[in-house]
Amino acid sequence: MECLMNILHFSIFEDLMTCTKIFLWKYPRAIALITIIASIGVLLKTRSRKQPPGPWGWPFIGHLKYFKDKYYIGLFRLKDRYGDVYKLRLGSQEFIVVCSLESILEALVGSGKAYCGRPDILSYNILYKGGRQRGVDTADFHEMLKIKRSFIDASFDAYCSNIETIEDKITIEVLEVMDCFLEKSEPIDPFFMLEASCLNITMMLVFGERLDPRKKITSDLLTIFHERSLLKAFTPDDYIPLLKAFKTDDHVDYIKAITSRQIENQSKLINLHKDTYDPSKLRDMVDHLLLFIECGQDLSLLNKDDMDYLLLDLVNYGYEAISVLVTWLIGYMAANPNIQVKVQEEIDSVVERDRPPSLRDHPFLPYTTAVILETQRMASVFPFLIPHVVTENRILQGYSIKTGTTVLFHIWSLHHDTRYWKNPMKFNPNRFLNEDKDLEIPDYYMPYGAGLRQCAGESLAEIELFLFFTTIMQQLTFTAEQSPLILEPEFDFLIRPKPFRVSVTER
Ligand code: HEM
Repeated sequence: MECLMNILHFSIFEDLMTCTKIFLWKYPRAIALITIIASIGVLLKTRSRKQPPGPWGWPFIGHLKYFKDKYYIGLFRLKDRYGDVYKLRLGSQEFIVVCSLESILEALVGSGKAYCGRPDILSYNILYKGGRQRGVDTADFHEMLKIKRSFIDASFDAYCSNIETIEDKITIEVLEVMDCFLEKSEPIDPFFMLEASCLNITMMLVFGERLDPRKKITSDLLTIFHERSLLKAFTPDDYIPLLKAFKTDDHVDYIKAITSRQIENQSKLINLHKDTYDPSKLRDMVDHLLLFIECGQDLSLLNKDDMDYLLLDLVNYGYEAISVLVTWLIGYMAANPNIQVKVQEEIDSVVERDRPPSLRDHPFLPYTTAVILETQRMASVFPFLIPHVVTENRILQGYSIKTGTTVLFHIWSLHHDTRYWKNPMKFNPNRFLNEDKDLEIPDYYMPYGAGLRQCAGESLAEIELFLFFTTIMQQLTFTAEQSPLILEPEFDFLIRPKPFRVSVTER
């Protein structure tokens, strides 16, 4: 039987082979055509299966039309059509936009270093003499950046664990800014006073120096940092050669000139530190840095330019988002008087009126903390993480992502997604409290990012926001100049509230 089957099989197989040979010999062109069509079909099928979806883009400019004004909203809406991971293009640069918790965690936490690069763009490179690798947020995740980040972590840990020192430095500034608020008899726009005050906190932490907020030196410094941040903001100009041509050399020269002026000023402060430095009494981050270099094996890696830019970046990062967030907090309190009263009542029940709030009060102020968290969620001052670049081919949520792709992690989308939040556009601090009125912070709350490039100043930021908000709320009440106060966002490199005015009264 088996033998018969073999014979049958063999003869069928032989017939088939003969037919194929005749066909191939008689119709070579038809065969070539069928092969090409089949290959294209297979190729298209694999591509469409593996590539993230996305809208059709124009040649040369790609999806430029989606990057206008508050483009985080437009990109948020595209998610409904194309899903949580979708593809866009600017010039020849491919981007993916990543929106859901699962996809963000898969990339940032599950894939180690693969998503940790930064774009190699002109704007980043002109900010640092010697190129973008000299910066912190603009550098790839190489040895040098790891050293810088471990310095920042060690030094912030030392600072933040010494509660009295950090509280003193922050509270002095908050009391001063409250005096400035009260000096005015008319309604105020709080932002500029807060900006100068937050700059002073960071200057104190980094250099041990505070500036007079009323003097020109403060406004000059704020201009330098603001201009540098604007250049770091994501802009299509960096990716489309046609638009790059419009970038004037004058502006580049201006940025370089103001940066080197600040580096010169910093150098004077660093030299003063070197003369008076005592490793047993560390006064600020410059002292920490001198000790770090003295103790470590990494002396040859950190040269003078790296130190200069590290300190410059730290001051720059340290004040901007905080001052914008405290402005949002004041705005939300003036817009929601009932919530303001609840915060004040909670603070009064925990903190005696003759002392300012302390970090030790934090566990007993869950509602007040929930207000800070809700403000960070609603405002999402960083609507996207700083653009990441993929450094190894990867699969993300089943899509293949090529090395060199730029990734926009859409934090605003995560914070306003109805899958995670009920009525996401409503200001409701209770969403961070459980039935027992204890704080509960879900995984899909991520204002500082996640993984290896997560914000280096998160612990400091939390401390500053808490002390600023509780001290102000203990002493002052904010009332909207016009009721109801509608807070409108505007977006440059951060989402900030459009200027608004509030009356300030002492409690
Ligand atoms: C509430 C205030 C703050 C918020 C919401 C915030 C948020 C962020 C976010 C979203 C990133 C990008 C993370 C990524 O690309 O994956 C970042 C990066 C960074 N932040 Fe913050 N930040 C705040 C305050 C601070 C402070 C006070 C400092 C330090 C003085 C700081 C230092 C940094 C640095 C150095 C980076 C770059 C990290 C890197 O590229 O490796 N931030 N921050």
